[in-house]
Amino acid sequence: MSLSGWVCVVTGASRGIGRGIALQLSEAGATVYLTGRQERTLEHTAAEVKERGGVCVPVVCDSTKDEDIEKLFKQIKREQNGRLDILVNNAYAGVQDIFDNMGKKFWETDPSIWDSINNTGLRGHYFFSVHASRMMVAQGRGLIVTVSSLGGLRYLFNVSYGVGKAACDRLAADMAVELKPRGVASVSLWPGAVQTELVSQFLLEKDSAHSNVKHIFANGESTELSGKCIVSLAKDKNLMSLTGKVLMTCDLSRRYGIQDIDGRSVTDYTSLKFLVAQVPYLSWLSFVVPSFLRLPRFMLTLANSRF
Ligand SMILES: NC(=O)c1ccc[n+]([C@@H]2O[C@H](COP(=O)([O-])OP(=O)(O)OC[C@H]3O[C@@H](n4cnc5c(N)ncnc54)[C@H](O)[C@@H]3O)[C@@H](O)[C@H]2O)c1
Repeated sequence: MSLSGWVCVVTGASRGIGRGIALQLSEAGATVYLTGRQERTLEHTAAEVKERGGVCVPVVCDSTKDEDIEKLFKQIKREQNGRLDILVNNAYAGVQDIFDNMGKKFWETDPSIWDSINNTGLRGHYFFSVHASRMMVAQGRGLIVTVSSLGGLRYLFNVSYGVGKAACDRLAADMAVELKPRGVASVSLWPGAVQTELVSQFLLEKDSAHSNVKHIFANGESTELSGKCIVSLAKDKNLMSLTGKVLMTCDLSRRYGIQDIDGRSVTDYTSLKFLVAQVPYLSWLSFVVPSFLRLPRFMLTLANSRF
């Protein structure tokens, strides 16, 4: 119970990665405030937390409603005597629209996709972070994790998606600049391909139109791996040396010796073994390339330089 006594907030905890993170934080002993739009679906997560012996407080809180967010933090302050250790900015409303509009150019897509992707998944994160930071700065410690993805580095799915993810990475980094002197860490977390309920529904079903990425998700991470990474990160004595950075679940799994919940080892998306396996005429090389050879991180930045 490494997080016994800790107080955490996980946004969008009804399903997907948010649910997995909430399960792992509560299993580690933290009291977890679960947010979502519907009481019914939040109660499903809450029931599983309790079944595993954890403690949680489900709160109906729509990330697009400023008054809901304000009310939630008043409640936490009151109930936890001003204590807040971890905020996980995870809520996301864009998955359905991303799949419904896959392959369309941005001018062919209803521009409201911007709002469904970025109101919850970016603006909401900023509002949550403001309120959480007020509590964390007052206590001189805390951790804010903003869930983002590889889409922050290069084009993926659509324009609104990439802009939102790049902004999430920048949000985490710029908040870190102001929070670091106050003892609060802020990082961006990139999960790999994750087998969420929605992804399984859209991709892994038999007649899926997205067969080109199907195999990546078929070997994807469980929804709880990100949570396992956050538990270890929160207890890391060198946490402050990581503030402001983008952290990948595959790197954190290696750093902390984490395996996925079903015992599977975690796919390293930056290993040469994985990368050559994606190129049809080079895939045979993946059998001979050792798995410890990885793309140096500075090459990721160089490959996407816009200067
Ligand atoms: N699934 C993947 O493979 C994958 C990979 C890398 C990064 N990510 C990122 O992880 C994050 C979570 O994605 P997911 O796949 O778990 O999505 P999901 O759609 O499965 O879950 C999103 C959660 O947010 C909640 N939510 C939506 N709108 C809300 C609102 N207005 N207020 C409160 N809660 C709201 C949903 O109810 C749900 O519980 C996203 O930022 C996504 O881009 C996902």
